[in-house]
Amino acid sequence: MADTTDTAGATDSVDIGDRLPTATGRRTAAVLWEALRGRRIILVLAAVFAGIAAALELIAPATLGRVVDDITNDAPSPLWNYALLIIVSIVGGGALQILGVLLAARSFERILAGLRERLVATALRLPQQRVERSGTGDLISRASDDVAQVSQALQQVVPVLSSTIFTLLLTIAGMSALDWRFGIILVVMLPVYWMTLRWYMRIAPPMYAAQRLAFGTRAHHLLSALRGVDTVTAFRLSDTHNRRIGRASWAVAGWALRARTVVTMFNWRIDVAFAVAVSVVLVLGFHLVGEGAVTVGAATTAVLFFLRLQGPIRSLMSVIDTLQLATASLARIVGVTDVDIHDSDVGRESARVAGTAGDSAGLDHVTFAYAEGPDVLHDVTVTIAPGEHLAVVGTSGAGKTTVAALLAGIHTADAGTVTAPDDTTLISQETHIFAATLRENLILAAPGTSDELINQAVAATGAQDLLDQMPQGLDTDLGPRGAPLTAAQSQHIALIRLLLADPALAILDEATAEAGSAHAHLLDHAADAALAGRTGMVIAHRLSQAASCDRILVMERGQVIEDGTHEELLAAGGQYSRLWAAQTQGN
Ligand SMILES: Nc1ncnc2c1ncn2[C@@H]1O[C@H](COP(=O)(O)OP(=O)(O)OP(=O)(O)O)[C@@H](O)[C@H]1O
Repeated sequence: MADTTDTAGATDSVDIGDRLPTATGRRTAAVLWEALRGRRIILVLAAVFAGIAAALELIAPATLGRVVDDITNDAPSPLWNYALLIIVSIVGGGALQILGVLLAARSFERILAGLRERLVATALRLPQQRVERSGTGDLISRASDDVAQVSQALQQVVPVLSSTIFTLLLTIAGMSALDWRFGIILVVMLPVYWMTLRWYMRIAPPMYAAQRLAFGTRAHHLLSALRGVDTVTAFRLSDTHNRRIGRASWAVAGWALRARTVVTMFNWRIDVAFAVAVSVVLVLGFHLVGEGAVTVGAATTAVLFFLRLQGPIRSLMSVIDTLQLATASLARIVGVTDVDIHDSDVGRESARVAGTAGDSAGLDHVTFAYAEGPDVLHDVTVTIAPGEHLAVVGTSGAGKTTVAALLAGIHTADAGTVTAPDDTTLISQETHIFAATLRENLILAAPGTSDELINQAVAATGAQDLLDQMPQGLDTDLGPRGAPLTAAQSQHIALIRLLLADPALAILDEATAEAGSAHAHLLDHAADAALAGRTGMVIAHRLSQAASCDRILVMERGQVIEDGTHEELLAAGGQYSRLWAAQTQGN
């Protein structure tokens, strides 16, 4: 179908600034063709059913023409036979059409489900800063609005397209059989429709692409306002956000209005062309009957044949309209599924190496900045030996969380090399509890784990009390509508999850920050159990936690300023020893 956004010449996608890319028309068509593999025969069958249905629908006007001839000739008319023929043709045509639609819908829904899965999989693997730069709303709009648009189009396209094409061809043949001059009218009319269609296809695609872009922008502004509603209220930013959402909504409305205008003009052109053509058929029919070239019944059939075209031509138009929207949507979906995860931050000179459990993990001369901000890590080198437990301490904003996120693959370094096993797991302070049972929440990363192993992990992390407090044990529903959890309990669940996931490298970013509460030693104990026997990095706020690790890094303003064991750093008399003195005196 039309090439909606092919402005990039030979490349496969168009990257508009920081937005996620949109695939070119050629690439979109190639992906769709590939996705049709294995389902093409079913779709051909759906088209054949639609074709037969179109042929059956021509029986009624042809029969009515014969009735007219019988009446004008005063001949006996087998009316019951005619009626039966018309009923059978209409019922049969309808049944075949439904069958075609069902066959096509089944195939297309599967194709679409596959595309949606690929979209979500790519989105989940994208570095976080890439998604943040392009706007979360844009991504959500692609996964919801665009998928819905394509779904709607796919279900209608094959049946309508094939039935219209067959109806057109069969009508041309039928009218020519009545008299070749009737056929000529149709053949002459086709270029008029084609030109109208060309006009529409030139104007509509960029308009629909812009409309979808406006949807994405509006979703982005809405989401960021809703997500940050506390901050928006606290800083009285509602007016600013309302204005921004208002502007985005007006942009959507503006594009919708333009789209309506173009569709109305398109309809008008089609209607005028049709009215002119019907008049020509009537005049020609009158003339041919006068000449004795055709019977009154044949002329009637010709007019009925022609009138029957209005429906299919309208359907074709509506399909093309939906198809234009869907092509723009599909190009946006393929734009995301085509994103090369490892190449998604073009211009960065960094590398990520997938180490194994036996290799050292870490950062080698890594520099990193968030979005357009200044560098927050400057030439940082961190090495974690296999099996070693490394603590990272430092003042707020020193870059500890950033180091953890780079190691975990959440962000991509701007320069330098990050080495980490593929199964690196990061636990941050914000543990997400899914709307599922406690069991499902615990075995998230290790599906199929037996209750016996879960109970062992619960015992090892000292979480028996937590389990005992759950009304239905492991079957207790959690999440927004389930049993409420304290922050410490959520942290505890995260640590059991980690133990069950059994990663080669575990990173705890303030995972026991809740330990200021009554659960202090419990969470410390759970963290020790979760890290036992594996390589670990702990971002520690309490130095007692750091002291129990094999080695400690001290960070300050994006750099590592001290590196050594607890004893070595105390003896060195630097920043760590001052922090230690301050904390131990405070206790
Ligand atoms: N998402 C972000 N976007 C922009 N800047 C950020 C982002 N996250 C952190 N920063 C900035 O990067 C710098 C390092 O932050 P980071 O969170 O890594 O420090 P930290 O040592 O973990 O601090 P804390 O102990 O307070 O968590 C800070 O200046 C912070 O403001």
